[in-house]
Amino acid sequence: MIGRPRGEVVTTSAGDLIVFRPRRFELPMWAVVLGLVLRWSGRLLWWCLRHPVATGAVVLALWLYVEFGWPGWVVPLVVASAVSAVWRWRDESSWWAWLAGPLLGAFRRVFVYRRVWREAMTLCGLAETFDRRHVLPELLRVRSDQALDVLTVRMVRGQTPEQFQRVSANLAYAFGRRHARVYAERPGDPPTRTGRGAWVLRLVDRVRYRDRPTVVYVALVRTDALRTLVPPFPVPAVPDFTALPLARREDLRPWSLHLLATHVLVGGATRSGKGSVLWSLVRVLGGGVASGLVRLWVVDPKGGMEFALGRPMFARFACKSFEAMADLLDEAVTVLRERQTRLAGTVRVHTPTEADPLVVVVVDEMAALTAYLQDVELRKRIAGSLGVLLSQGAGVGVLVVAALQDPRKEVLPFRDLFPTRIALGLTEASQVDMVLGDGARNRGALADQMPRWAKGVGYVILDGTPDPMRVRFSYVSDDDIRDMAQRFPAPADASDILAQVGRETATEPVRLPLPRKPSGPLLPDVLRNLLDSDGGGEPR
Ligand SMILES: Nc1ncnc2c1ncn2[C@@H]1O[C@H](COP(=O)(O)OP(=O)(O)OP(=O)(O)O)[C@@H](O)[C@H]1O
Repeated sequence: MIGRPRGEVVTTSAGDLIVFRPRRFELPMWAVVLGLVLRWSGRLLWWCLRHPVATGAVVLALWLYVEFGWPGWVVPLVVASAVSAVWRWRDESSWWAWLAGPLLGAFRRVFVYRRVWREAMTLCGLAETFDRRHVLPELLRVRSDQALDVLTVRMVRGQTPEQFQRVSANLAYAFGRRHARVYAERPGDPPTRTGRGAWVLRLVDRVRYRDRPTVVYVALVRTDALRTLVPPFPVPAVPDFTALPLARREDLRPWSLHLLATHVLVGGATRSGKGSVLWSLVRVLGGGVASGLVRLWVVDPKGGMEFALGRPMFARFACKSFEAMADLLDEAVTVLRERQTRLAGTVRVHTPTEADPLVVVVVDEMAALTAYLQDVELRKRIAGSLGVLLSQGAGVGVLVVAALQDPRKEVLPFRDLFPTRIALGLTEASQVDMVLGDGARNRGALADQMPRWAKGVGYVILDGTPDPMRVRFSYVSDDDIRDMAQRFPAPADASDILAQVGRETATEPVRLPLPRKPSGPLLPDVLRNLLDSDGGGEPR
């Protein structure tokens, strides 16, 4: 067999083994080179079509160089830098949104994420195998801002956002960061558009913010904006109860609490900064406190250690005797009942006014009232009042804002009655779900892994999405509190809200009885006569 001309089909046998050697075609060198050139040109063309901006920039740069030489590059660069600097100086947020963010994102996409994408996806367990091929999630886009990189990732067919959420910590470390959060929907709300061209922008937003079930958004914290102290927010003259700014978000924007028709639970281990959440809230309500739009009823079972400094702002304050605390809660229930009677049939949700203010019952360390109180009778009384306030108070403007260290059901049986929850640093992983709801820790709320410096840092659940967000609450110092107490004292008659209970005049609406058809006797005549007859057997 050896020495036969090549290019023929040759068979040979060795015992019963038959070997087929396929015919080999030998292409001339020029055809190989031409094929390669065509292939790479096709790829380049496809890339140019997919990246029109980059292609346009390169073409423009080449044209400028050919036409004007080096000055053709230097002059536009200097002009662009000057324009950019002025833009940033005048309006930094739009500069980030429209110029720096997209440019930085494109740069980091190529030089940071694409470089390690395959390795990161495989080692985080997000690569799949199909048809003996390795299939990876696809990195579609990177958008950067001052603090975050938001990666838009197309999932492999069959994957869900939960799979990404489960490995969010791995993803963060895979890309050399400490924190990552995974969102099933595009983070952030569409901006409100006003003015002439608003309808066009609204159409664009409809496309940008459309529901895309095939993609997932991974936000990686590049610069931890929460490492530095958050100064107290300015106090608005009239608080907007739908957006009370209390904290700073990871993307440096303020996080605002929606306080209308909701109760708020703050869970956090000792010294985690629960006080700063409560004081941040008291502070932004200051304007309303002074004008009489808000009444703060404060219960401080720690003997006034936390709240006594702000006493002038509070319409009611109980800190020493548990009896007084139980009375305060009972009175809140009385206000609630009065409002229910007055507003029934008129409105479904109470709107705070100066004549009919929002009552916010602030309870620090709630477990002291619900679990650790020795007096069983008093504990039951308090539990009864709290149960009524939490289940019926939101709609009539009697709200409860409570802080506690231990979120177990035995300690706080009404945990589920708080629609808004905030988790600061906690001691156990299981407590995170107890405070924020099932699955919150899996979705990235690692409140049990707070570093020691992270006082006042916590996780909140954003309105309308199940995804947790990391925020840092403003730090209100003792001096700030003294200043607030001086500037925003409650009106002299603030504690007198119960006087309005005297206004209660309406009685329960009475339902008129409907005329009934006379019904026939149910007992047979013989028995009826027997029952109706007195001793002598005469019918009555
Ligand atoms: N937002 C914040 N920023 C920076 N430091 C804070 C912040 N909040 C609290 N701290 C600091 O953390 C420490 C504990 O705060 P704080 O007393 O509010 O915690 P706490 O959870 O209310 O504690 P406790 O359970 O004992 O009531 C304090 O030294 C305070 O200065």
